[in-house]
Amino acid sequence: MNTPAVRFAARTVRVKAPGKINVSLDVGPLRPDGYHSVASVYLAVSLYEEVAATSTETPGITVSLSPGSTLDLDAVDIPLDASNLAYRAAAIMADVSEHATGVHLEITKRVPVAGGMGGGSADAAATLLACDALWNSGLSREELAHLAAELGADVPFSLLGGTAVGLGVGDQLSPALAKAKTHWVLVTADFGLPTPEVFRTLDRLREAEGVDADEPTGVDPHILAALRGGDADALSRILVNDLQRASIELAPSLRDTLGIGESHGAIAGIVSGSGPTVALLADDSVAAEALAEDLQHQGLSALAVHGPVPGARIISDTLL
Ligand SMILES: C[C@](O)(CO)[C@H](O)COP(=O)(O)OP(=O)(O)OC[C@H]1O[C@@H](n2ccc(N)nc2=O)[C@H](O)[C@@H]1O
Ligand SMILES: Nc1ncnc2c1ncn2[C@@H]1O[C@H](COP(=O)(O)OP(=O)(O)OP(=O)(O)O)[C@@H](O)[C@H]1O
Repeated sequence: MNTPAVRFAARTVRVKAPGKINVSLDVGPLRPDGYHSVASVYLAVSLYEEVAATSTETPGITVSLSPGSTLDLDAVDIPLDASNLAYRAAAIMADVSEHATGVHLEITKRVPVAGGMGGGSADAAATLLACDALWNSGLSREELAHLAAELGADVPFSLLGGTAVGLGVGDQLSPALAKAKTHWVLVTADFGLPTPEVFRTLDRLREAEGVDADEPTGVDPHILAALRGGDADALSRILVNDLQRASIELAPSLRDTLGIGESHGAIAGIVSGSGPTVALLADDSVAAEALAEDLQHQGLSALAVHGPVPGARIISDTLL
């Protein structure tokens, strides 16, 4: 007697994960493994990537970019093969999941590519969570964070979200429990800066100056106090990013962007991570919206956001 074939039931798990800015970033010396030890305060902001992971009957991993992306997909260079960070995240989840199937990942890109905001890292974090749900892997948040750290220094933070202190290469995270909102305007560039080149440029600048960087030990407690109180004014005096001068060395126009931001009412400005996105701090949400509009009139690409926001979260889980 023939047993009836069991029909494959496809399922889609959709996850969103935030981009980040580094409110402070202290960079230590180059380590033998090619990384730098850092001490950073991460802030997850309200600009999200989305990954829809759909189980497929055919084994393997495929990746596409959603036409709903707000980035101009023709202007960016995102690999869709095994080097895509979302692909890599699905591959390591498949390795640890007993019930892994084939999977298609559709990524909605909103965070600027190679922009210093951890966009690819957000895709990886979202994919880890989506595949964990899709394949009932049952991993704990700690186990997911461990896999995240294998994918990149910024991936664990996109899973965690909120406000956190990052040590090690940025992957050893302590939540800072700073819930008050701060308001920012992101000025995005029409070019990217490769993160390794920005770190290398900082090393070169330091070497030329004969400066030996100190091993970072922690972050300025005043930054955490300002974030806890949502005190934009106090925060404006202590934003710091050691990579900023390296980003400006590679892209001198960033100095102008920071200047234009401040002359249009930002209370401070900083290059985000390795850049070239510039994060301008505003007094409140109204000031941030007004600043973004002003800068758009100046021909800049500007967007008002706030932080902290939660880390990667499932937004839907549908049987097709
Ligand atoms: C600049 C930051 O975004 C600040 O949060 C991160 O430090 C970078 O994090 P990421 O892009 O996730 O970095 P990864 O993909 O892990 O590393 C890319 C490359 O950046 C350099 N890198 C990254 C992180 C770090 N702490 N030191 C480094 O020197 C290394 O050359 C590394 O090979
Ligand atoms: N899912 C992805 N999205 C974007 N870029 C990706 C992705 N996977 C791999 N890449 C490659 O990684 C490079 C950097 O991507 P990403 O947008 O994450 O940079 P970033 O935001 O500057 O990272 P970070 O702030 O973590 O240093 C891109 O130029 C691209 O070639």
